[in-house]
Amino acid sequence: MNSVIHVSNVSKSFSKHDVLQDISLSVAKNEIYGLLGPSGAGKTTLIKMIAGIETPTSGKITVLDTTMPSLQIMKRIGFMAQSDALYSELSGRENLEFFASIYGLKGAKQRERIEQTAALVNLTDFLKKPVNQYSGGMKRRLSLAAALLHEPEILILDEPTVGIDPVLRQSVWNELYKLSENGTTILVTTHVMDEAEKCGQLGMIRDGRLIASGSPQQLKESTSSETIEDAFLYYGGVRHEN
Ligand SMILES: Nc1ncnc2c1ncn2[C@@H]1O[C@H](COP(=O)(O)OP(=O)(O)OP(=O)(O)O)[C@@H](O)[C@H]1O
Repeated sequence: MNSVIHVSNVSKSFSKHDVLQDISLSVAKNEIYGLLGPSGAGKTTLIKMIAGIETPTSGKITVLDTTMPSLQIMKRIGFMAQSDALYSELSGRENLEFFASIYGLKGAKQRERIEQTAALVNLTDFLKKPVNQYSGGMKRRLSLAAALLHEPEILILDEPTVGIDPVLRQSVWNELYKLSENGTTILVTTHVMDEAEKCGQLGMIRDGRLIASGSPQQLKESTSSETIEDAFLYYGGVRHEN
């Protein structure tokens, strides 16, 4: 398989707390891979290690055939954290300018990418506003735009559509599909079942373990489940409150 992300036998502990145990998974090029699991399951910790922000306690992670963490590879990844890392006193545009310059985008190219990514997340008309006047959903959308600025080969998104209304959520997903068709590999975490259904491949995580993986269709068929939620419960998940 032409895998872009390869996680092999990865475990992670904080002090004596085992957060992830023996996780192995692969994400192929162009794939949209979803990590589904309840709050606290370990999704964020796993994607932070894949993005090179955390290091595994044991096991190995390679991204684009390079062992992580690697600064070279981190430049080729767009990472959107769960809590928005934005400057609230700056405007939306100023935030995007800041991130664009970190990614080395300058001049006309910078302006073009800011226009494109802002349009994508429906924020064009709000770019002059300071971020402290944005709603939660607008901040999420601005963070997503920031992660897309440098057209990364790999996008890692931690619950990207939390606080985004259903119409815009669909448009964000349409955009993710377009990106993946054009060669971007996407890893996304979610605790929302209908969102998990939109992924090409899914890894189900509970209590720090990968309890199942496969396409949503495979996971449903192999458990004779009507829904992803039923499949998750079959594999040992807990019912979600939200
Ligand atoms: N830096 C840290 N130090 C100690 N414990 C941590 C640290 N980061 C995460 N944890 C613990 O690891 C566990 C998994 O957290 P993680 O954020 O990865 O879960 P999650 O599935 O992403 O949940 P959520 O969707 O709520 O973010 C939690 O019990 C959390 O308290």
